[in-house]
Amino acid sequence: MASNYDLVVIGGGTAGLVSAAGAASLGARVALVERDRLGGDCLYTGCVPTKALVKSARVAHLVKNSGEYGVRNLGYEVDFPAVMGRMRRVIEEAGEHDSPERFRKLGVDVFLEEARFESPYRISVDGRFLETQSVIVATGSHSTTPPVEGLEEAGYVDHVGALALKNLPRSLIVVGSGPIGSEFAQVFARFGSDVSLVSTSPLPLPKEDPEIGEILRGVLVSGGVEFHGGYRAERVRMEGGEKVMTIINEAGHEREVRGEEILVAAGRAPTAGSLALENAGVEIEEKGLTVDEHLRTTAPNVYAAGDITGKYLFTHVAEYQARNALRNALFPVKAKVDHRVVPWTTFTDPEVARVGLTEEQARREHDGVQVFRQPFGGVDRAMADGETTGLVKIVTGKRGRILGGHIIGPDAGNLIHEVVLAMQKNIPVGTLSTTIHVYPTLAQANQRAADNYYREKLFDARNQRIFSAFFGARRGIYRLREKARRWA
Ligand SMILES: Cc1cc2nc3c(=O)[nH]c(=O)nc-3n(C[C@H](O)[C@H](O)[C@H](O)COP(=O)(O)OP(=O)(O)OC[C@H]3O[C@@H](n4cnc5c(N)ncnc54)[C@H](O)[C@@H]3O)c2cc1C
Ligand SMILES: NC(=O)c1ccc[n+]([C@@H]2O[C@H](COP(=O)([O-])OP(=O)(O)OC[C@H]3O[C@@H](n4cnc5c(N)ncnc54)[C@H](O)[C@@H]3O)[C@@H](O)[C@H]2O)c1
Repeated sequence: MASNYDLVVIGGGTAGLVSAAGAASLGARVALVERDRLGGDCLYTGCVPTKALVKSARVAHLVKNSGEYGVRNLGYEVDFPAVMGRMRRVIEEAGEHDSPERFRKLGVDVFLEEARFESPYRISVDGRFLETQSVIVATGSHSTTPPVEGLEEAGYVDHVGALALKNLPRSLIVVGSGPIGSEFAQVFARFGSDVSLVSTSPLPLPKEDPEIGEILRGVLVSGGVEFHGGYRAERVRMEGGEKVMTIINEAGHEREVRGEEILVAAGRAPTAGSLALENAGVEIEEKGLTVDEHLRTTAPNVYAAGDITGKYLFTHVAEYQARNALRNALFPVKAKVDHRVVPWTTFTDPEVARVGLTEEQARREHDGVQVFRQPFGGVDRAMADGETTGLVKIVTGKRGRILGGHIIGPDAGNLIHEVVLAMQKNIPVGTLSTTIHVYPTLAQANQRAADNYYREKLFDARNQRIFSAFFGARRGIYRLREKARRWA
């Protein structure tokens, strides 16, 4: 049977859009099937709206603390509906690139329906059938809700619901202190809500280096967030119009937290329920589709990209994987995905950025591990900006090979890229030190951290003995020369 399409892409989020546009630009015949709106989680309910809120919250914070900069303010007010209005305008503006018309102009057949596998080569879309040589599944992920007694009855929101709130809750219980919970907790606290952040992990951002998590905990708490680390949400009841949550730690100790609203941000699961994967022989695990190093699923012509793979749930990874998946889906020579150097950033204030291994992971996996730190408190630009909280931490292996970079501090999401490039190109940490950095910039924190490499290497006790012998000899030669000059 003749194939109608070279490629059918299911899901029109970042991974799907990049796959479809890339394949069409190579001249392939492509169909893109999206059941909602092109743009996906990142555009409508993820990165874009949350970063718009992070900015509004930062402005509120700066205005509140403007006195520190010698700027007197005569009071301020957060207009929550106006904040949310701005957020929606940002989504609209960013979404212009993702319109179905634009993709149709690129040569992609766009179907705004739900897709379902009939076989690995046949996809049904609202009663029609698309025959295809290859498929890329890019259906993303959704939030999960932990089993908490009384939660359904009391009512709660996830990130989607939180972004649709009409009024600022006076008080908010946030369950989960991963990136979603931590970003929202700080944003709502800065808007003026009383925020309780409840998390089974002892520190916020449990996947990060604990040294970084500890600094973020301090920042959140000093910003008014009540942090209950090591506590699990156990049950919820209503009391006088308020939601009362009982939380419990490992020792069985219980506490109560109260809120007008509850935001659950306790993890994600792959979105695959409606795909009828069994018809295509595509296997799924708890975190995502089973894929090999070419992003090929258990069906030989079906590939996957983005959150549905369950690996690194970030927009930039969705884009990277989509580029690989489309190449592998269309051509016989397969490219391997390389997840060795994957950076990410949580957009709290200060930001938390990471690439590679934590110190603990590095010590487990490598010999000769060294750690070089530079607190922002010692960086002139951070002092001038009044933003000295945080540090750069670079983890290296033998011969200064960079194994990981961790930054909590102003603009960390941008600063990490110097470390990312160094890791990607196997540039040793010493090169960060010997590269000229502009003064006064925050990027000097990277250089200063790297300077410690030479400081430790050059200025150890043995080298100091050698250097002092050398200088002693040099002084002796100088004295002899002086004597000889006087006699002459
Ligand atoms: C609150 C929040 C903040 C975030 N912030 C950041 C950030 O700052 N930086 C970052 O890198 N990442 C961030 N992320 C993660 C990022 O949003 C995701 O990694 C990214 O959106 C994944 O893209 P995707 O294409 O895999 O999936 P999605 O964007 O979820 O797209 C999947 C699409 O598939 C569609 N679909 C599902 N099933 C079907 C079907 N059967 N038929 C047709 N269509 C279907 C869905 O409607 C959806 O449009 C954030 C996530 C959240 C929730
Ligand atoms: N800036 C970004 O790049 C960004 C922002 C948001 C989300 N994301 C992506 O989305 C993913 C999901 O984020 P997330 O924050 O939902 O999940 P997560 O898996 O990263 O964190 C879940 C948190 O919930 C806690 N938890 C789980 N069950 C609980 C319970 N019963 N009671 C109390 N706490 C509980 C865990 O201890 C943890 O702190 C992230 O890992 C990231 O990949 C990225």
